[in-house]
Amino acid sequence: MTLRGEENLKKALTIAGSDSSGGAGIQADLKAFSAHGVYGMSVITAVTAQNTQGVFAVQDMETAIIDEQMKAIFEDIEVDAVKIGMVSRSETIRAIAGGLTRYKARNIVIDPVMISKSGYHLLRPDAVKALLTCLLPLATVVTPNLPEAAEMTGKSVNSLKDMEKAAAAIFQMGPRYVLLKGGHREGDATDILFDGETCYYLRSPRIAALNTHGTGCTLSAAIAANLARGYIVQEAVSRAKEYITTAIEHALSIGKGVGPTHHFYTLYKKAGMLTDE
Ligand SMILES: Nc1ncnc2c1ncn2[C@@H]1O[C@H](COP(=O)(O)OP(=O)(O)O)[C@@H](O)[C@H]1O
Ligand SMILES: Cc1ncc(COP(=O)(O)OP(=O)(O)O)c(N)n1
Repeated sequence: MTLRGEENLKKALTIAGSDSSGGAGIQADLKAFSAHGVYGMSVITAVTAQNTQGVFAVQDMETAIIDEQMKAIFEDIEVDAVKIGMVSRSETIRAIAGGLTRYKARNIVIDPVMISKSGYHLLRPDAVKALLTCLLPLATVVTPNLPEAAEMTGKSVNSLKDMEKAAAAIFQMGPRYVLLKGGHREGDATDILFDGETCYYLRSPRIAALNTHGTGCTLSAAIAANLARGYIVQEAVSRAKEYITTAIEHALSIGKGVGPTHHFYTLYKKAGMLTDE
């Protein structure tokens, strides 16, 4: 990776929840930004108590402090891309949408986080409508997984054909691109990128990995980092897909449950920092 001078430093913002175990949420996003050489900033929407075994408690942030965090960043610093993750409830969604519009945010990647792998509702069921109507139209790219796509479209999504249809239905909700992730399918981990005309297939073999905590967060943050660096959407997504595949391949056995992905494998390898080299 070429190191850029400070004058060219790109800056990305994550608006998401905190994961105390560092595998998903804000913490994963900031690691992904750093691994891409992008300066990371955060607006925290909620604090979760979670680890590799599950989510145990959630404290939502008041909308006033969400507004203040956005104001503090956008009124001072140029933001090259924004990633949005856990938004939890309707009030939070409306505050974020208001801020993004007010500050004319660009390169917005929305990961419509709904239910954690461990089964916890990170988005209240009564907030789905606000997510679809207030946030989706602002998205450059929206990145649902299969259960999220099913919730958004009201139809089950299993086959690649289902994925194409769901991507087209979600596209109608206003984002410029839909990246439908196939991590929850059996067989290859194929994702579909739809731009309103063409479906691009992003294929990778399924890795027999136990440690996949934070895969969706990592992928969406990597897309935002690549957009901040100036890549067009197709290139940003395809580079992010390579990044998440490596991060899953070398995921970390931390904790007693589902461990996190490895953000820095390629960097550590290049620096000769891996002990098994
Ligand atoms: N076992 C796996 N092997 C390879 N890629 C995977 C695997 N699991 C998930 N992925 C990829 O990780 C990314 C995140 O997908 P997914 O797990 O579906 O998201 P989420 O974390 O939101 O549920 C996608 O690019 C998906 O294809
Ligand atoms: C704070 C927080 N945000 C998002 C998630 C969900 O992350 P995801 O990448 O979908 O990973 P899993 O929960 O599926 O492991 C989260 N857990 N916490």
